[in-house]
Amino acid sequence: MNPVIEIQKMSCRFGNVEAVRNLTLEVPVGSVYAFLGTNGAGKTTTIKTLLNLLQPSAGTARIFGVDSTHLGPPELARIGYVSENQQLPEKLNVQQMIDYCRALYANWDDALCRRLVERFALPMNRPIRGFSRGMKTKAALLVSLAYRPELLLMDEPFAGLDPLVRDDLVQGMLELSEQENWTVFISSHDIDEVERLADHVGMIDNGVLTLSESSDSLRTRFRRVDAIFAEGPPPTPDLFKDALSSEISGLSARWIENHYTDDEELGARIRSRFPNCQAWSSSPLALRDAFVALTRAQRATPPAL
Ligand SMILES: Nc1ncnc2c1ncn2[C@@H]1O[C@H](COP(=O)(O)OP(=O)(O)OP(=O)(O)O)[C@@H](O)[C@H]1O
Repeated sequence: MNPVIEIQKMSCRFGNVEAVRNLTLEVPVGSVYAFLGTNGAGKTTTIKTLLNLLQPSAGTARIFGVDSTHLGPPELARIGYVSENQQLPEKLNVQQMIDYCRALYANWDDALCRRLVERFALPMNRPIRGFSRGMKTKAALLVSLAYRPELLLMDEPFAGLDPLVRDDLVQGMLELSEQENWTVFISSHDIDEVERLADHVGMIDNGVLTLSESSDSLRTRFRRVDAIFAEGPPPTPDLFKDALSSEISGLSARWIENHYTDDEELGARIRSRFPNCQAWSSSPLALRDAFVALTRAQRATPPAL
């Protein structure tokens, strides 16, 4: 099946600032893709380009096989969009907003809408202008989901929300993602926010994609290793140059492997590289730690000339 999103060598420039550089990634049908990056990494620019709110300065972005610059009403009706600073009709209450949106979308699903209203426990008759930030995000999500978009683009939807509201939203989305065959592309600063949802992860730093792969592959490939060495010359940092990060303290060392497959293969590698290693153990690495280590490693590598 063709990917829902296909970005090919896309760059986006604002004057001298190249916000996105030579970005290539694919989002498979039915996946929940977390697009992670720190402030200013290029996440919003990418999402806006997918929606044709911005145009690439080079390369292409395609949604449902259609070039983003040619998206029309048929494609847009299949896409939901929730952003951090979502504009909502502040004067309306939730019921009025639902009535307004229902008229715009042929696919509007009243039963799903009722379920979401219940799930998010939103007051129906109070003007949206008096809502808290979390309530506004829920309202935005409600009207973006009730027309059953095949693709949901979310730009930092959880930013600034307290853990309870975030959990509520994540739970609501998890329930839906089990029932619907939809694709979600969600940007975030923090893997913790989206880890439970994501089955694919992309990481962008300073406009450059540093990885794009399934969460399962990421969980397998990153591993923390602790080792103890026999008396003799202590391990030196250059022995760990292939590791993502390493800390040496006397005769013990701890490092992050980013090409782990299994303990047998790792053991053989440790024995050949560190003949005086006495004991070692490996343990899974949280995705958050992998994200931090990768971003640090990326920043420590001088850009190619
Ligand atoms: N309209 C604009 N004019 C000039 N520069 C811009 C514009 N929009 C974004 N940029 C720059 O492009 C880069 C990427 O910005 P972008 O908003 O895509 O990052 P982001 O990853 O979404 O960041 P954040 O997490 O802070 O929202 C930044 O350096 C930003 O200053």
